[in-house]
Amino acid sequence: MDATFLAADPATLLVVALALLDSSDRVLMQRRPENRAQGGLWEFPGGKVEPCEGPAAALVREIAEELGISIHESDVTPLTFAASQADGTTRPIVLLLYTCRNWQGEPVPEPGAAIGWYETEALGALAMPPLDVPLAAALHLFVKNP
Ligand SMILES: Nc1nc2c([nH]c(=O)n2[C@H]2C[C@H](O)[C@@H](COP(=O)(O)OP(=O)(O)OP(=O)(O)O)O2)c(=O)[nH]1
Repeated sequence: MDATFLAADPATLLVVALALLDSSDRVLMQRRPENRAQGGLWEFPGGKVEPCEGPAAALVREIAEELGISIHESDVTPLTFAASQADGTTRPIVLLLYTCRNWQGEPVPEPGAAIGWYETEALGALAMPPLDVPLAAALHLFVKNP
């Protein structure tokens, strides 16, 4: 793999993701479009934090872009994080997971994506990116032992 981009920007990639929980403690999961990296895998909606942007602000922006709903920074709570190992070829990722129970609007997936509400005990059966496996386990513990 061409890793010259790492020399230009060696920083860790910061990604924020949201566990949107309904009143039954089901969580909204999103399936990535097939034509993107990690296509077809189920993930927490979210995305990359942009330069000079705070994580909670990035989450509000990404959730509006991806699901067409509004959330407020004051309603998101950090839950846990996961980090990939540096391998010298791809930029390491730190993935911050937040929870939120309040939103305005009806979630609609982006073209090519899909969404679904899942009991947290069912998350283990979904095909997910590797970093999401420990996040899903932590979320399940959280909703069962708040
Ligand atoms: N949103 C999200 N990204 C995740 C999760 N797990 C995981 O490994 N990732 C990775 C996939 C991508 O490498 C990166 C997020 O990239 P993205 O493509 O979703 O971000 P973005 O919306 O800002 O994308 P872009 O089109 O602006 O490039 O984090 C997850 O649960 N949610």
